[in-house]
Parts: sequence; structure tokens; C-alpha cells
Amino acid sequence: MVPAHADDLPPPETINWADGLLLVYSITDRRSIAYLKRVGSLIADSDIPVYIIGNKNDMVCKLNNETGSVALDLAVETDLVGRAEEGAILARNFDCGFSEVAAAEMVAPVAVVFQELCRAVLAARRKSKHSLLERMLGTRTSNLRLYARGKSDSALPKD
Ligand SMILES: Nc1nc2c(ncn2[C@@H]2O[C@H](COP(=O)(O)OP(=O)(O)OP(=O)(O)O)[C@@H](O)[C@H]2O)c(=O)[nH]1
Repeated sequence: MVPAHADDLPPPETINWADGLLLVYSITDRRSIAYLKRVGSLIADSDIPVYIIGNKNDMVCKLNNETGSVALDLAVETDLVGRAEEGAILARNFDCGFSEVAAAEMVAPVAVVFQELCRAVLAARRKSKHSLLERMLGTRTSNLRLYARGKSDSALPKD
């Protein structure tokens, strides 16, 4: 959702608090993707998992289906499709997932996106726990050899 004042970006504490971010724009509203680009620039340097959704995908299909029967403003259609492509480019820039959905028509693809984002959040947590452990143990681990008990251990003499 674009706030009433499009200059109002989310405060850093909101972004720092979040485990993951689902950024949603409407492919029928140019302001929404412009806003999302600006929000994206706030999180460019963070490791927070992000997923981008372009909503109201049904509007593109509707316009395509109506071609011929309705005097279609081609400029409008091209612009809509262009926005969907912009979302994909944005997702590539942020190295995050991207889907186009029609939330009002089909909820299942939206649920899939939530699952994907949750997986990314869990993976990021595991990674940060791992790196915390490495930071805590620091160089002490660099001189240690990891020891895993192998099959051959049982064949060693007991004494
Ligand atoms: N065609 C279409 N309309 C949708 C879709 N999802 C939401 N809408 C419509 O978009 C309007 C805004 O939906 P909301 O759920 O209020 O979303 P919001 O983020 O609060 O949107 P804004 O108030 O416009 O910022 C409503 O009229 C919805 O019916 C969709 O997938 N396709």
C-alpha cells in the first residue's frame, strides 16, 4: 500500500524489526512500484529476506481477453505489462523472489509466496546463528581440526 504521503518511507526500526519483508505493488498503479523501489533502496544493504509480489495480475489477462471486443487503449495495456516486467527486474536487482498474483481471485499462489518467504527467513536465521557461533569462537576454531567419529574408530585397539 502506498501511504497518503508517498515520501513517508518506513522508519528504520520497522525494517530492523522485521524477520522478512513482503513488498507488494499493484500492476495497475505506477506509484506503488515507484514507492516499492524507494523502500527497496532502504534495505539494499541488509540481509533481510525479501519477496516481491505484483498484485492484480488479472487486470492484464482481462485486457488481453477484451482485445477486439472493446476499443482497447493499447498504451494502457503496454504500460500494465511493462509494470509487471519492472517487478521482475526489481526482484533481480534485490536478488529476491518475485511472483505475479491476483490476490482477489486466487489465494493459493499468495500462500505459496508466504511459504517461500518463511523458508528464506528460517534459512537466514540458521545462517546468522552459524556465523554468530563462528564469531564467538573466532580464531580459536581455525587451529582446531573437526573430529567426527568414523566407522574405522571402532576397529582401533581399545587401549
Ligand atoms: N482486480 C483486482 N483487484 C484487486 C486485487 N486485489 C485487491 N484488489 C482490489 O483493490 C482494492 C484495494 O484492495 P485492498 O485490499 O484495500 O488493498 P490495499 O493495499 O489496502 O489497497 P489501497 O487501499 O488501494 O492502497 C480493492 O477494491 C480490492 O478489491 C486483485 O488481485 N485483482
